[in-house]
Amino acid sequence: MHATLMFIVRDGQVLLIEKKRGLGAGKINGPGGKIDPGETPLQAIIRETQEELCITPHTPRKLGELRFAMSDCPDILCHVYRADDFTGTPTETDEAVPVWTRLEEIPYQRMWEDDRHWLPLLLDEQTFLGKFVFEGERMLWKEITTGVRW
Ligand SMILES: COc1nc(N)nc2c1ncn2[C@H]1C[C@H](O)[C@@H](COP(=O)(O)OP(=O)(O)OP(=O)(O)O)O1
Repeated sequence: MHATLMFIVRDGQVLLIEKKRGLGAGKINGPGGKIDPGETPLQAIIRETQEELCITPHTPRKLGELRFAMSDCPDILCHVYRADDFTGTPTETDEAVPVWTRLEEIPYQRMWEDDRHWLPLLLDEQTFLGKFVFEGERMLWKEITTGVRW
């Protein structure tokens, strides 16, 4: 499965979501989701951010790629984007509650276990490739490479 994630960083805060349904429901994450057939990752992350938060990110930049081997669902290749501005007002939808979070207060304890290993890189504007093995929601193995060209 190919998927996307978006992190909008503005005024010392990052716009996260509380995910209401689907994989990772109840967790804090960035907006994102599966790439539809015929879509590019960039088209998909713009659509997912519009659908989940009713906003349009400006000039998303791909900073990372995450490869997940999961015990209970197909492998995921996730394209991770950062944007520094957006149009619209972040609004709760059927899929997500917007959660503006100060950069020093990211709630890693409410996020997937991998996030603490690569989100600081994205916030620092570094590029990265992360590979992870999960058994259920428990991370068993990780490998992170930085300075990747996308
Ligand atoms: C396993 O670790 C993960 N960490 C993080 N940070 N994010 C993850 C992990 N595994 C999956 N994700 C992300 C990737 C996608 O953004 C979502 C899953 O997408 P979902 O299945 O909810 O896709 P939608 O297209 O939104 O689903 P609908 O069919 O409900 O529209 O989680």
